[in-house]
Amino acid sequence: MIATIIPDVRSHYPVLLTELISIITPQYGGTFIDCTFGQGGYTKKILNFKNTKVIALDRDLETLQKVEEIQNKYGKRFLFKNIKFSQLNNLKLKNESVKGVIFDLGYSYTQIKDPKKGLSFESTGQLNMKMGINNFSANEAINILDEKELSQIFKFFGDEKDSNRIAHNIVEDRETREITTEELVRIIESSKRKKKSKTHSATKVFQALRIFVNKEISELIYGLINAARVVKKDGIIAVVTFHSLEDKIVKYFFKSLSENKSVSRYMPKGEEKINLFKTINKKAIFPSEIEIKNNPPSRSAKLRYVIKKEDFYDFETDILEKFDYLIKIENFSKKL
Ligand SMILES: C[S@@+](CC[C@H](N)C(=O)[O-])C[C@H]1O[C@@H](n2cnc3c(N)ncnc32)[C@H](O)[C@@H]1O
Repeated sequence: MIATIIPDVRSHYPVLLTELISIITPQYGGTFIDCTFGQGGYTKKILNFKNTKVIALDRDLETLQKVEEIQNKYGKRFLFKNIKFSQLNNLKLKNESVKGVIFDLGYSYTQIKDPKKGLSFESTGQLNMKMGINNFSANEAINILDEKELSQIFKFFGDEKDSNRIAHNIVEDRETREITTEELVRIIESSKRKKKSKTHSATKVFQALRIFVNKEISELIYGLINAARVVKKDGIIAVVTFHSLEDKIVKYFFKSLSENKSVSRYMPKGEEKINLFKTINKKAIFPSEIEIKNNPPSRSAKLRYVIKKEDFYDFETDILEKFDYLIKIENFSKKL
């Protein structure tokens, strides 16, 4: 998930930028929605082409410095909204012909390095992990949820093999002390059966907690549904993912609404079954060897895209039912 980090230059590195631009073709102009503005890497590249406009979204208000910079340079061709991309359909887009909706999921270099956010297992102090516009923090999740709930979060959102042991030890430890970031890392390290691994032993649990705190599953699902609603016929939806859970959701959504797929359930109301999307690349697009060499964490990035081939905005999808087991886990937060 940290694929947008380039450690040696200490700045944000937009992943798969060349590939994304060649797919959305801003050289022919048009309006684009950048659902994950971040440090503005994608937005700036699009705005460098004449006759383009970008509506950018980000849940994190700390992106405002970059927003201002871009606003000063591009004026009315750039509009920013501090909203979550699941709310995409609330943008007033009546007069816009949206040519592309893009997502670069996860967090930016700036966010992971921000000690206040506590997204990294190298952080210290109280647990947080809020990316912006949140109802609760990782501190509440870790200190309030029960053992079974914590275990399911680690298992399903982090693919953590030792989820039960870690959850058990957290619940035991929190009776006598507050679980801070350092304490959580210590508990994970002492709970792991396999001590040696290429990645840090806390990676999976931290990923799981971040997904839970930021409700990243429902964000992605509603983001995709609403992207398909706002993009015009012949427009493109492109998504860069960084872990298998995100990719699974994107892949299913695109595939289930594309041509020649038995799982397709797209149906304009009251009419015969018809497919909403056309897929050009059946397989995901990966960063080049050069990009991975320049920015090693980008190796986990995958880009998928579809072209909307119909002028329909009211369609049916079973994606919510398909991933209901994950939404149920997200809903543990109702008691926080
Ligand atoms: C990987 S960064 C994007 C980097 C950007 N493409 C660039 O080139 O600078 C992801 C950004 O998406 C934002 N984000 C993540 N989930 C979001 C959501 N559900 N709604 C809005 N913004 C979100 C994060 O706050 C972060 O700034």
